Amino acid sequence: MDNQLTDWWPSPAKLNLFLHILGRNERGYHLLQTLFQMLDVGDKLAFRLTNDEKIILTNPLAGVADEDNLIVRAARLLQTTCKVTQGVTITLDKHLPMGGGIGGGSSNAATTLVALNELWKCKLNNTQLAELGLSLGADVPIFIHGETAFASGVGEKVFPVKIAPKWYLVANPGIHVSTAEVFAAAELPRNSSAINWHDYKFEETRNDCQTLVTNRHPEVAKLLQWLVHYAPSRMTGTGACVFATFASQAQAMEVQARLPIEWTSFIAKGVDQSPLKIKQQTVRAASDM
Ligand SMILES: C[C@](O)(CO)[C@H](O)COP(=O)(O)OP(=O)(O)OC[C@H]1O[C@@H](n2ccc(N)nc2=O)[C@H](O)[C@@H]1O
Ligand SMILES: Nc1ncnc2c1ncn2[C@@H]1O[C@H](COP(=O)(O)OP(=O)(O)OP(=O)(O)O)[C@@H](O)[C@H]1O
Repeated sequence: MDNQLTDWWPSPAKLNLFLHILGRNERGYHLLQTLFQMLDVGDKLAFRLTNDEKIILTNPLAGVADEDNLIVRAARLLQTTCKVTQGVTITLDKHLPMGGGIGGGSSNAATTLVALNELWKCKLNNTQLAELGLSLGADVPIFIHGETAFASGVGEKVFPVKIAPKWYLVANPGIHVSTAEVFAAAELPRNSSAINWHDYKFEETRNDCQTLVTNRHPEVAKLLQWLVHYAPSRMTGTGACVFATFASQAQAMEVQARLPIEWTSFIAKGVDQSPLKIKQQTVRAASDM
C-alpha cells in the first residue's frame, strides 16, 4: 500500500553576496571565493513513498525533461547509492526563477536528498549527502549544509559564518543566463587575489561575472542601474537576478513598490540557518522521541 503524502519540505534560495574568481583547477573548473547567504524563501517539495521503485514528478518543469530534472536525478542517485527498494512521487511547488543565480535547481536537489534520506531511512550524514550532491552541481553541498557560509575551492570548502541580518529585494530581469556560458567566456576575469574572510566588507568586494553579464545582457545592466540608485546592489552567481540590500523589510518593500512592472521580484530575509536545515533538525528530533 502506498504511503501518504508527507508535509512540505522547504527548498530555499541563496545569494552570492560576492563572487571572486581566483583561477582554474586542472579540470578547468573555476576556483572561487564567495559568500553564500541563505534566504528564508524558496520552492517547496512534498514526497509520497510508493512500494514500486518508480520516481515520479507530478508537475514537470517546462523545458526540462524529467530525466534531466535535478529532483529526479537526486532521488535516483540516493535510491541507487543506498539500494532503496521503495519509490517516490514528488510534487514541486516552484517559485524561484530558473537560471537566476539563486540556486533553484541545486536547492531542489539538496532538499530531495535531505528529505528522502529521512523518509527512506538511508541514515547518511550531511557530509555523505553533500558528497553525493556535488556530483549533481557545485552548489548542492552548500544547500545540504544549510548555513550562510564563506566558500572557496570550486565552492566545496565551506566555512559557516554569522553576518549582520539584512533584508534583500531580489529582482529578476526576466532572462536566463547559462552558468556554463559565463564560465566559458574568454573575457571573464580570473585573477582576483584571495581575501581573508575576517576582512570582508561588501563595498570592497564584487561579483567577477557581473561586467561580462551586463555587457552581454543589457536587461541586467538596466535593472542594476535602477536598483543601485536606492541601495547597495549586485548580481548574484552568474546572473541573471540582482539583489539590493536593506536594513529593514519596510525599506525593501518601499523600493519594491516603485519597481517598474517589467521586472518581477521578491523580498527575503538573510538567515544563518536555512529553512531546510531547521526542517531536518525538527524531523530528526521528532524521530528520536
Ligand atoms: C557560480 C555559482 O553559481 C556560485 O554559486 C556556482 O558555483 C555554479 O554552480 P552550478 O550552477 O551548480 O554549476 P554546475 O552545474 O556545477 O556547473 C555548470 C558549469 O559551470 C562551470 N563551473 C561551475 C562551477 C565552478 N566552480 N567552475 C566552473 O567552471 C562548469 O563549466 C560547469 O559545467
Ligand atoms: N528542479 C530544477 N529547478 C530548476 N532548474 C532545473 C531543475 N532541474 C534542472 N534544472 C535545469 O538547471 C538550469 C539552471 O537552473 P537553476 O535555477 O539551478 O539556475 P541558477 O539559479 O542559475 O543556479 P546557480 O545559482 O546554482 O547557478 C535550468 O535552466 C534547468 O535547465
